[in-house]
Amino acid sequence: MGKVVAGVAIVCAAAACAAAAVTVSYRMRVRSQRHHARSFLLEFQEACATPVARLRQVVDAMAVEMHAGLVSEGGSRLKMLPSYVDQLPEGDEKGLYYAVDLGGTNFRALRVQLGGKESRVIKQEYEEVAIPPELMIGTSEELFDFIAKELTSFVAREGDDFQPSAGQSRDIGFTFSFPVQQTALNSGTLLNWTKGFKVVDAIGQDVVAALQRCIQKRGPEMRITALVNDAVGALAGGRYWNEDVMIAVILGTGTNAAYVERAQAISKCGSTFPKSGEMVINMEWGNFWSSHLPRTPVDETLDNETMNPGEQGFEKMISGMYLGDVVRRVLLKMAQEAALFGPNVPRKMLEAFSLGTPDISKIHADESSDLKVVGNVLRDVYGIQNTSLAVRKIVYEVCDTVAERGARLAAAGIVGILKKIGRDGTHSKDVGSPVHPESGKTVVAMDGGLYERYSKFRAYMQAAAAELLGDASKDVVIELSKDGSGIGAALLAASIAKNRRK
Ligand SMILES: Nc1ncnc2c1ncn2[C@@H]1O[C@H](COP(=O)(O)OP(=O)(O)O)[C@@H](O)[C@H]1O
Ligand SMILES: O=P(O)(O)OC[C@H]1O[C@@H](O)[C@H](O)[C@@H](O)[C@@H]1O
Repeated sequence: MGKVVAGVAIVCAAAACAAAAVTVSYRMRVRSQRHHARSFLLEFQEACATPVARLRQVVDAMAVEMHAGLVSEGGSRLKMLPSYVDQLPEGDEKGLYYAVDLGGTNFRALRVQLGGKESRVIKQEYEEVAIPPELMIGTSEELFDFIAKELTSFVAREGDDFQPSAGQSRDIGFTFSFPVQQTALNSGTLLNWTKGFKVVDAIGQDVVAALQRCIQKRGPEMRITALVNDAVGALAGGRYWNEDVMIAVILGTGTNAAYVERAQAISKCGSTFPKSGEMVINMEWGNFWSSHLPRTPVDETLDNETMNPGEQGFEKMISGMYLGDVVRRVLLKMAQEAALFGPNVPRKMLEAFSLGTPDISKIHADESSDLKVVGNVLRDVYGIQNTSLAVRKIVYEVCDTVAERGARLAAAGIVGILKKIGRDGTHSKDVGSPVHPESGKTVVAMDGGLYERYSKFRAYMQAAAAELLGDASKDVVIELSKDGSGIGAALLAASIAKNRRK
């Protein structure tokens, strides 16, 4: 009997040792995997670094590329498209105007009743609908008919608060958030699609004629009198309220910038100068590229898997469509190579764009000690349960790294524009663009859902701009001009009507 007891004891002891050994080896494996995840994170953070010296190189590159894009067609990746807008709204516009705004994610219809310098915007209404994804890859007719249908039903619900002035038609400002070679204030041909769009038969089409045809088919007697990029629209919307607005930047699904340039600086347009001596330029800055940009292998893989590989390199590092996917790709690599979330990789994490920028801004806003929100997002998006605090910290830091890089690069782009127009406080003053004598300020109007809704991105961007501008930052105001691009197109239509009546 004693031998049996002894035997059982030995077996139990052996089992206990084996269990202990398994536990120790599991813990060692998890620790080494976590160490691997953290060392991958450190490597990624180094590759994304944007020290101020590197940002200054980006600033200089932006200013140089702007100049190159103005002097010759194809002189730079920056298309620097003349907008034909040489007269911005002055605040005294009157009447009822409409705008339709096709963005990368949303479509907006807007009407505004303008009362002139004193009463300004008497009333405005707008509706926003998500663009059906199938229309982003359908036909031109389907896309423009969708816009005409939404506009027609919006006009049908106009109500008595809105009245066109006597003898005035309901003019439309058309905001089109894609690269267009303008041929006039109210016409232009689509150069290429960006973001998630690929409506192939629309390339080369005059987008105003295409939409006008669809509107006429549906009846309302309306005409498109202005075609603007949303960055140009945001500039017009900003200037309507503040005459110091010289630059507008969109940080939404995509990104872009527009600014007021001296006409004689646009030498690729020959010697036909507008009487105002100025013209708004649609930079299409999403396509900016410089060897100084901190591009990582993750960015290269992302770019190769988009619908427009090799294009929009700056946009893919800083805008709303892509920030979330950069984070996803880093987390996926950590999951596959360091078992960050355990032995299995969540299948959905393999799907592009399965982690959106709204998700990472939610993670980034988590101030709780146990990073509970981070855990909830991982559970809700990928079904990952019971993550440890250490894992949540790594996820948080990946989001912070990607957002900080994007924000600081956006700031460098803005300071590059300020440098080009001689308003960054350095001695390389551009000969033109006199600062408004009244305030001496330069205002940058910001618009777009990323900038508007991602507070830490905004904070990083403002801080980097101040760091780059130094003392000059006291003369530069970077402020949100909410939905400026939508109303901006209507205001430009109003400005055109006003000048036509002169
Ligand atoms: N809460 C959020 N946090 C961070 N980014 C957001 C948030 N909500 C929306 N976004 C970003 O804003 C983009 C939409 O921008 P918006 O300017 O509203 O529309 P569009 O790009 O169609 O003009 C989305 O694609 C997304 O990337
Ligand atoms: O308003 P969105 O959809 O974010 O668009 C911003 C920019 O997105 C870029 O992809 C387009 O080329 C620009 O024309 C546009 O201004």
